[in-house]
Amino acid sequence: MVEEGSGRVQSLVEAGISQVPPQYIQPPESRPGPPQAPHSSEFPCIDLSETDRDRDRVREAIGKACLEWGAFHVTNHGVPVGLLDRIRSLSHSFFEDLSLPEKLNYACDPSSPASQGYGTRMLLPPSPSPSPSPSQDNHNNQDDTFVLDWRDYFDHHTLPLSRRDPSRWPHYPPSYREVVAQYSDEMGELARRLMGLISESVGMGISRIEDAVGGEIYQNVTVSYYPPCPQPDLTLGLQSHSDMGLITLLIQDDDVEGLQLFKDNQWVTLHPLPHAILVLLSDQIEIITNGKYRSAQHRAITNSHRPRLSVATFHDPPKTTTISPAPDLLTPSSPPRYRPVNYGHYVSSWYSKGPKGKRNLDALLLI
Ligand SMILES: O=C(O)CCC(=O)C(=O)O
Ligand SMILES: [Fe+2]
Repeated sequence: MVEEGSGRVQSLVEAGISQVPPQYIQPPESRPGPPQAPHSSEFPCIDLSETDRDRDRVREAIGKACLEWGAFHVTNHGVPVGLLDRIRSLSHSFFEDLSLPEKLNYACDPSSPASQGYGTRMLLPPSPSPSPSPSQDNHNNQDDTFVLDWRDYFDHHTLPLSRRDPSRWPHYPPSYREVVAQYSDEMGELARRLMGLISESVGMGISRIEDAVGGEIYQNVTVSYYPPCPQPDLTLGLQSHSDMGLITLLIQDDDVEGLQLFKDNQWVTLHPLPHAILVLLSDQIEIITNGKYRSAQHRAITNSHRPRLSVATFHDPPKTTTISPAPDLLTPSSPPRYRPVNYGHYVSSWYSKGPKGKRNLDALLLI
């Protein structure tokens, strides 16, 4: 059994279980099932080194990728590829070379969502309600009982610099903290560049997306570790969701598949592309672009033979910002499709209800 607070998926696997505990079993409609579509070979890959030579062409390619997939790979992105290798190998070391008690020195606060540190639950455990009322829309409802993800993680708060406190990050391996700080800086720069290109690709000024969030970007770097699962057909590494903020930059192990995108009503497995970075549009971009671009719905599946690791770098608005469709994109024939939303409220609602695909964003739809 997983003990609240100290149990991690990795400790179940190390204990040698052959069947997953019931709280990890997905309802039949959410289980991975056989692949519904062949691996996508047409998934867009954009060479950013061409930006200086032919910005129009890169912008066009990004626009097409955003319209068709809400996601794309970038290569020649300016982030040293050695840094991508280093953060993956240091993260593997943290999860695989330290004992559970050593890792628990960095445990996140399980009662607060997205708190920094070593954790396993994405959503808060249902709070015992003294007198549950049938009319309450809370997470104790049967419909909303959370199934646990087959995943452990380490979340780092990295930007703005006022949130960055490397003393809360692993001391081992020795270069861990320095590499995470450098990774955060490089990814922050790339995210700004990409938001400029995305903004232009939808027909707005280069800084329109950044301006919409007051120019300040909040960044978290989350390493997800998916231990091998004895029953991968019953579980998910991470349930279906879209990310909440602006854009996510993701790297994964080169040789272990697991990330799937929901496209044209099917789950498509994404081949890892060595040294490319995956860009995922998140919910606030969908609101800002008034639905012209859709956030990418994705999930992670598990496998029975190898652990899998990914590093997701989230770029989000400040919690005080109100996000609404950009006026530049509104006309009498293209009225706002989303209600304005305070980003802090959006995040708390997401964590209390759970993602269930894109239901949190869909709840803001006006038409
Ligand atoms: O592990 C993956 O590939 C997906 C991670 C992810 O979607 C997330 O951390 O939000
Ligand atoms: Fe995600």
